[in-house]
Amino acid sequence: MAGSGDESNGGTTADHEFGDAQFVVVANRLPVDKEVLPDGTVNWKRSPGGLVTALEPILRSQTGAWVGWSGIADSDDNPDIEGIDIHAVPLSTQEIAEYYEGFSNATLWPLYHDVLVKPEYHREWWNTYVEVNRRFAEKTATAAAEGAIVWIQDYQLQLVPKMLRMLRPDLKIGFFLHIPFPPVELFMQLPWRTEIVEGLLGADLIGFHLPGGAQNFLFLARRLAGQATSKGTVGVRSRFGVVQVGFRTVRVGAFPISIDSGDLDAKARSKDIRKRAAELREELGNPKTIMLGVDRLDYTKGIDVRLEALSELLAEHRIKPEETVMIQLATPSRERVDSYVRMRAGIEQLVGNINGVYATVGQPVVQYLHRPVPRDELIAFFVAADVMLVTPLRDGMNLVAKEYVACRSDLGGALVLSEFTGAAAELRSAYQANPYDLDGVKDAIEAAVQQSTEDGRKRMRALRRQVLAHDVATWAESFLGTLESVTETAADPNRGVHLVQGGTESSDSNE
Ligand SMILES: Nc1ncnc2c1ncn2[C@@H]1O[C@H](COP(=O)(O)OP(=O)(O)O)[C@@H](O)[C@H]1O
Ligand SMILES: O=P(O)(O)OC[C@H]1O[C@H](O[C@H]2O[C@H](CO)[C@@H](O)[C@H](O)[C@H]2O)[C@H](O)[C@@H](O)[C@@H]1O
Repeated sequence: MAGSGDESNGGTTADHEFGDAQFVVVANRLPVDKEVLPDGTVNWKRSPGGLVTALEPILRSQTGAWVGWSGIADSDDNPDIEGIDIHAVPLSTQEIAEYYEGFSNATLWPLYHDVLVKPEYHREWWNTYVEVNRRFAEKTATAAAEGAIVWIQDYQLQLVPKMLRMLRPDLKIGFFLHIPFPPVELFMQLPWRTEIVEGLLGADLIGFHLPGGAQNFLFLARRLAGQATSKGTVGVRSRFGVVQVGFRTVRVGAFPISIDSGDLDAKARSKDIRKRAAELREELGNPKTIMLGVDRLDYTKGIDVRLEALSELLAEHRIKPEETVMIQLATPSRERVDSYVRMRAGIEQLVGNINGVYATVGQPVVQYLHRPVPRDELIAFFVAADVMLVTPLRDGMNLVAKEYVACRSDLGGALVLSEFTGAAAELRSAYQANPYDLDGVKDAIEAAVQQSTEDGRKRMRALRRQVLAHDVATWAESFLGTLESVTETAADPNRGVHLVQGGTESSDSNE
């Protein structure tokens, strides 16, 4: 372990105490969520979402510290997790309401996801966001050893890079955004847009899933922060953008995240999982086609899109109810945010409507589980599913699509994938569709259901080549390798890069 206690104290500078962790991940969530059971005992369970899925194996292999929140109010317990030194940041009930549910998930989340619901702008939420970001920066400053590498994650913590740099200029700071970085026209709505851009520019390296997000950011760094930037196109894990901030050079790049595909592949091949997958099919009444959706219950995920498509396909007799079962696994998410409450009601109504019309006694067409399922059970579902439905209206990456592919060493199954996921840029052999074009989604689902074995195997082979070759270790290595190289070229960081001067809103255009 990098550090043994919460406030470990490996050294000091003039103003600050150092910790002893050489590598620190800073994320809103810890990898485990605290749960207090009715009898008062404490249980730590895996946190929801793809960020934790991706980062946990990396931190275990690197041995470092993780700074984050436990998921409940007023808890500063540091759970004992092998290979990870936990530094909990406690949040009060009001901070959870204003920083997490409010500014993070009712302002930034909808703004960055195409304004699928109207973002709310409240000054109190912003003030609490600033305050909580400061707390994360301070906690990180006490955990990190001198010269440590600190990797800050996601939209909840966009001010931390600058705050941390002011506290600890000795650190090498990376930031990765797990959700889309929005088009400039949308970002400009944000009353605190300049503060956010300047907060991010505290990092040495800023990573996005896709080149488009990196380019949006470079434009804003010029326009809002007035910095000189490179203007050429950003590549995937290559051709990084550059922002010159005084004497510092900030790099900007695209690093598509992935999964531990080798581990998932091995687990999905195991006898126990294969047996469980066969049992699941049996328990579902041996249908010809099992369709599967696996998501956090979020309005970005397009769960309504796939249910509406299924409903119309059934009504048009293009899919037979007696031959089809659709399973929708939905992890509860952000349950106190209004838009999530409304969306849940809408989805449950759609499930009820489909079953009301097409189910027979003991044989529902849609089976909906509003809870997380254990990891091994989830893998068995992936192995059993003939058609995987991934239909977000917008999604930073979507790890579920990659997990499904990693689980199909049998080359069976078919992936229906929204064009508006980050994963669509890599998983070109999926049945891709525009989620706003319901007829297109229906055609993609029908094609996936009816695919020939030969075509299916060809597609799945191509998908697997991509997912197995680019796993989460590749992602972390490419990001951290680039971050580490930043000072190696410090003497002449912009060699060969033509910088465009930053300026006012009228002096530039977003071409
Ligand atoms: N119902 C569920 N039960 C168990 N795990 C789930 C469930 N829904 C989603 N997950 C897991 O959560 C992660 C979701 O990651 P991702 O698709 O990137 O979306 P997000 O991070 O937005 O939730 C995946 O690892 C997926 O397997
Ligand atoms: O922490 P929560 O509020 O419960 O939400 C869970 C996580 O959701 C988001 O995940 C994103 O990261 C994935 C991995 O990069 C990516 O595949 C997906 O497209 C994103 O939506 C969020 O970004 C995380 O911060 C949350 O922890």
